[in-house]
Amino acid sequence: MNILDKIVAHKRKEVEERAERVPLKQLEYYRHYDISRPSFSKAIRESDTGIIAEFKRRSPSKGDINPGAVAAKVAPGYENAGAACMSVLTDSEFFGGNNDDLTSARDACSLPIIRKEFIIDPYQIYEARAIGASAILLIGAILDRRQTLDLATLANSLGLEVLFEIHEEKELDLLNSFIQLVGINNRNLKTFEVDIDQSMRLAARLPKEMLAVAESGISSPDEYIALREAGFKGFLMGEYFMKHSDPAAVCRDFCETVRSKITIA
Ligand SMILES: O=C(O)c1ccccc1NCC(=O)[C@H](O)[C@H](O)COP(=O)(O)O
Repeated sequence: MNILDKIVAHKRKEVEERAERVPLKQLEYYRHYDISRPSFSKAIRESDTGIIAEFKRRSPSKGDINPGAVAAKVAPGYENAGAACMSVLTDSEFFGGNNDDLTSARDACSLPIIRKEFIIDPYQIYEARAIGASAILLIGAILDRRQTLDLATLANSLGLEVLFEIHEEKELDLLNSFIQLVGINNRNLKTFEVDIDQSMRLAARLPKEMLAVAESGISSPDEYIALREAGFKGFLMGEYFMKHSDPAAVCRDFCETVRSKITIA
């Protein structure tokens, strides 16, 4: 079984267990609460960096990255550094995160936050709304067309935007009008190989009406600039920041460097 299949199998069990503890009916109440959050896509459009700075403690490909990191400290640091948005991995089993990371990041900064999860069930979208996310991730490699449509429609109806992640050109067929952002993941989730050229190759194939996001493996200002020149507006970066004891300081340096390069260009 590859890692993606393992994660999805685990998610099925996790959702079942969670729904036993907190029934869907209870989560649905949040639909009526005014916990509106800033728009994820607007923040990227209006930001000079477009950086989506990620909070992740560990990953299946790298193991421990920053096991003791505290979301409530990192979040305001990312905001002051110049990130447009934040991504919080809420999976515990494989990434060492949890829902409290997202709520504490939400309370500690005003950045829009994407719930970075392996979403396969409506329950997880109601949860994303309840914990204060602005957007959710849907992954093309684990969903079919019907599921993508149903989950994206539900997300929009709850006021959440959708970032749809693809790895291969054929996954573009799954896109629908309830998706606001399309991301190309440079990490092959089955083999863990990272290839920035994956974004370059697929950039021209992306629908113009959706914001294009380059995800994973971005580790130098030159890569960022090349992706920007290829048309990407959002840049999802995790490990490059999180592997340092002060992720926000690295994010600030990165933002300053790319800003100076953008101005010169
Ligand atoms: O990061 C992993 O090892 C991983 C493995 C299997 C599924 C997903 C995985 N990562 C999730 C992500 O997409 C990244 O955290 C995100 O794009 C940031 O990537 P990076 O800048 O390389 O940390």
